[in-house]
Amino acid sequence: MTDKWRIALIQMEVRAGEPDANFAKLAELLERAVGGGPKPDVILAPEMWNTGYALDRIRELADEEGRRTKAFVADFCRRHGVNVIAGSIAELRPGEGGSAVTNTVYGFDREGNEIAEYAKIHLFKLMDEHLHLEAGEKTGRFELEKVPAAAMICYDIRFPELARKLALDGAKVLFVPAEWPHPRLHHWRTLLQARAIENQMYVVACNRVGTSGTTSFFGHSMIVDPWGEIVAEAGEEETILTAGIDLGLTDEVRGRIPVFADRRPALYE
Ligand SMILES: O=C(O)CCC(=O)C(=O)O
Repeated sequence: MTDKWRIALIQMEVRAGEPDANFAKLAELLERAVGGGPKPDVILAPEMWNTGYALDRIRELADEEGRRTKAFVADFCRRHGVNVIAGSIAELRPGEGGSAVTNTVYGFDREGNEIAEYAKIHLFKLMDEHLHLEAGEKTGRFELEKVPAAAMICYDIRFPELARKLALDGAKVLFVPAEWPHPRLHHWRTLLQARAIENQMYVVACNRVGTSGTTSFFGHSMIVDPWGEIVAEAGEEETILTAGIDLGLTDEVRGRIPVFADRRPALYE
């Protein structure tokens, strides 16, 4: 198991309803992330980067079974030998009762193998997600280079019980793609730090920037360590935020304050 990773967060502007432009933008930023300087081990993109929140046209815009996204990301991973947690996309999924659109994260390893798939389980009513999207039914635990990891998407971070479940299932690093808007920067920062502190794990969170209708997105992608310290935080501009993480810190912090051993689940679960 590698114990040090260099992480790159693609804090990009997303154009609502323009998948071709968004694919081109992500392709450009991914190439930039691996060009010059030390190559990242893991790259994370934001939420719904293919379509943005063009929800009234989401069925026609969504990526059918994620085929375009998967081919694009797998090819990038293979060419550059990096792992990519591909943010999330609007995915058109076939189902028993007909097709539905989900807000789905895929993860790919350095060889381009798909290693993770998670569809957002808490839909955000304030942005009408529940009217246009179908919620996922499974949590997002996966292994990345033998490191137990997990994904949650945006609004999911308001549910500490989900993060705790993932940590109890072993996760040491939590990846969070988001489209989190103004005026809730203090919620974003506090919740990410809280999830890191209470679960003694890394929280790696990538938010978008730019505007969509009257909503503006503040970026502030960040990496929070298992002690709750912000290792790196972006501003409000389009950028690639990079930082190194030391996975050994998770065990060290868990050893220092034995929260998991001290739990009394019989009293509150
Ligand atoms: O919970 C929030 O304040 C923002 C959530 C959100 O924008 C989303 O889940 O897309």
